Amino acid sequence: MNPPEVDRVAASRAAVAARRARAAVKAAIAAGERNPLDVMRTAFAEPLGAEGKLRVTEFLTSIPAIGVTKMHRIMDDLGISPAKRLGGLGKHQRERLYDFLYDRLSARTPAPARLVVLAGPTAVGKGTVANHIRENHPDVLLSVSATTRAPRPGEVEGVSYYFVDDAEFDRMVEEGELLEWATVHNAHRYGTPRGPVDAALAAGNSVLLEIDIQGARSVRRAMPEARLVFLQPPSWEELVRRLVGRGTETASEQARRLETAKVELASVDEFDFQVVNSDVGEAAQEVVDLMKTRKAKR
Ligand SMILES: Nc1ncnc2c1ncn2[C@@H]1O[C@H](COP(=O)(O)OP(=O)(O)OP(=O)(O)O)[C@@H](O)[C@H]1O
Ligand SMILES: Nc1nc2c(ncn2[C@@H]2O[C@H](COP(=O)(O)O)[C@@H](O)[C@H]2O)c(=O)[nH]1
Repeated sequence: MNPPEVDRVAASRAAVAARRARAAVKAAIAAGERNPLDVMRTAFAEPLGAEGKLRVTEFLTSIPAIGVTKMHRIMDDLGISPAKRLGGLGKHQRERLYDFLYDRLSARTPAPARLVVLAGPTAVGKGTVANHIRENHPDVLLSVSATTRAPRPGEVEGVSYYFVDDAEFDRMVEEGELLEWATVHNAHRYGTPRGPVDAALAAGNSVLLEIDIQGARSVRRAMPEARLVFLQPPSWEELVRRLVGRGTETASEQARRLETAKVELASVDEFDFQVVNSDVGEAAQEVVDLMKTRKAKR
């Protein structure tokens, strides 16, 4: 090899080694083995090290529950260009990013919850987020409710709901089989069977209830250790779009649900956490992170 060729080979080896080192830092953050704040401190102390050379975009997306959509929102809010590397941030950008992560990580350190209630206004995407969790986190029990409403096309008995008539629902209430129940949208009754929830919790498993806001309040009274999550729409217009786009309600039923939604949105302060459902996968991950399941830690 002549000298320029030797230089090229050496440079390419160095580039591969640097890429590997950055990938190792990202993997350690994603696995929860390295605290992102420590990574930032190292990056600022050694701007040319693996941490310093990490792009802010890849640094943020390696943090659990920050996906691409949320990362772009954070970068915009903090006024950081996507081309920036951690080591190349200006003083004010560093401070903004550090403070943002400090607040976010401190808010995320409460004790793990075994019982999480996911509530929110109609069509915000509770069912969609819950289904995503069912498909991707089989270690979380998704409670199957009983309801007096008729099945919609595609809904499966025992998976979507237990579809029961009024007499059977009365019996379940009278015999104390329901952890909570409510008449939702002034139309049908829905309730959470107590048995499977108690059994899963007793076995040390995590349980998710996807129920309405009245139900969330009842669960809080019955089981104060439950953690209540309010799923927010990105905007009111998007909520209306989702309800209309779903096309499962008549125009008058949609109007009724939107009236209820206005009242429900005002109850957000009663909840322990808010999650904005802009992206289904990211919202689902945020909910699962509260449970600190094995999968969430990954
Ligand atoms: N992040 C998202 N982005 C775009 N569309 C979404 C998102 N999440 C859910 N949707 C869509 O919004 C509509 C309403 O979702 P879903 O039925 O899950 O809402 P819900 O909160 O369970 O409603 P309800 O309380 O009325 O049963 C569906 O068509 C779904 O595909
Ligand atoms: N209080 C409860 N609310 C429940 C339960 N299961 C579902 N729901 C809520 O009902 C509405 C309407 O659901 P849909 O499937 O008819 O669109 C929605 O807000 C659900 O979250 C329950 O067991 N208890």
